Amino acid sequence: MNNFTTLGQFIIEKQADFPYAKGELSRLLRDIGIAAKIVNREVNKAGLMDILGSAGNTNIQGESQQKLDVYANEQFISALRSGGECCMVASEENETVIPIDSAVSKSAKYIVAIDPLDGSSNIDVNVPVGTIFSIYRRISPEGPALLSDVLQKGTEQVAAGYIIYGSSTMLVYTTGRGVNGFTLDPSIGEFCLSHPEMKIPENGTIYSINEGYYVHFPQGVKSYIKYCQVEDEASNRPYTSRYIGSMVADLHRNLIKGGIFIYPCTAAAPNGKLRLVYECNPLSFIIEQAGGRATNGSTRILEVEVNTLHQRSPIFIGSEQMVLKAESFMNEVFEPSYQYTKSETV
Ligand SMILES: O=P(O)(O)OC[C@H]1O[C@](O)(COP(=O)(O)O)[C@@H](O)[C@@H]1O
Ligand SMILES: [Mg+2]
Ligand SMILES: [Mg+2]
Repeated sequence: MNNFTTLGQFIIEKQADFPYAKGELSRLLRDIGIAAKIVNREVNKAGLMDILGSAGNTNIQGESQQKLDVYANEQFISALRSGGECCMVASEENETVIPIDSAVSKSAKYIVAIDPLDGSSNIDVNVPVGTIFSIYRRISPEGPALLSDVLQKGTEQVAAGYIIYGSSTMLVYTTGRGVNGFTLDPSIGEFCLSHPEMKIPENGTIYSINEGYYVHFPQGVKSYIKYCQVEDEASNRPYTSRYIGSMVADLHRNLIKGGIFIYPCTAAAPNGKLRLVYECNPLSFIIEQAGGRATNGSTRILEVEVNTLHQRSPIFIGSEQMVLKAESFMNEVFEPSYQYTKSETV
């Protein structure tokens, strides 16, 4: 007998925390859970389905869209459309926002921003991928929702979460009262509470960054990487380098084990690569709710002004002490020909 608390039961239980709740957010989270199960079913047998490889077109990011990007996008949008609690979707895969004005969602008050498939470069090679979602309450009065309803600061999120399609499939989310993780039990087709009240360790020994771009990184990032690699028993260095290349998977590991994930700006990408609205903001809300820290090297990600739908941002996210340390390097003034030396322990 499975005596786990299912996601549905947990959401209903937690609804009591919100005295004025009418169940709309609960139903919206339920709809996201349903789409996640459908996408999980395809991911799990992707090799057998005609769902690997490129979809043959380029998305607004200038990236080649994968078939699974398109499939996941369609599944989440249709679940949100038929669920009736969402009035607008913003997706990584769509250039503009998608108003949901079906009859059922006329009075819907929630906006969902989504990265339907995160880690697209890993789809074909059976490495964990994910889905990231962020939920806002609309701010515009009645009638069709507006772009401004999506361009709210990360601090205005009412909920955020991710699904990781890995050796097991998990859904991790927050509504601003801590972070809880649910594992999908395929035998009953339910997400079950497996990781209650997740907390990220205050410090860690894992750093996660694509060092292949090292020469293009700002001096502060280069120096922090060198700092991580220096022998220093007292501070458990050298740290371990881990980089999966799926942001959801790299963050999930660090959330559990402690660590820092960095995707900085580079000369070619002065705002970095990752998108503020549907990658950085939702994952920063989760990490902060788990006791961690998330900045763009100086400013809290959740406080960053959102001006455009696909706006990018550098991100330093993870265990608080590690992010603070990385920031101290970012804010240090370096001589042009600066060389990091072993004795310079900070
Ligand atoms: O290959 P790079 O430049 O290291 O980028 C990897 C990063 O890009 C992403 O794949 C971007 O997300 P999408 O796959 O959703 O476009 C992140 O998941 C990952 O952290
Ligand atoms: Mg992504
Ligand atoms: Mg994506």
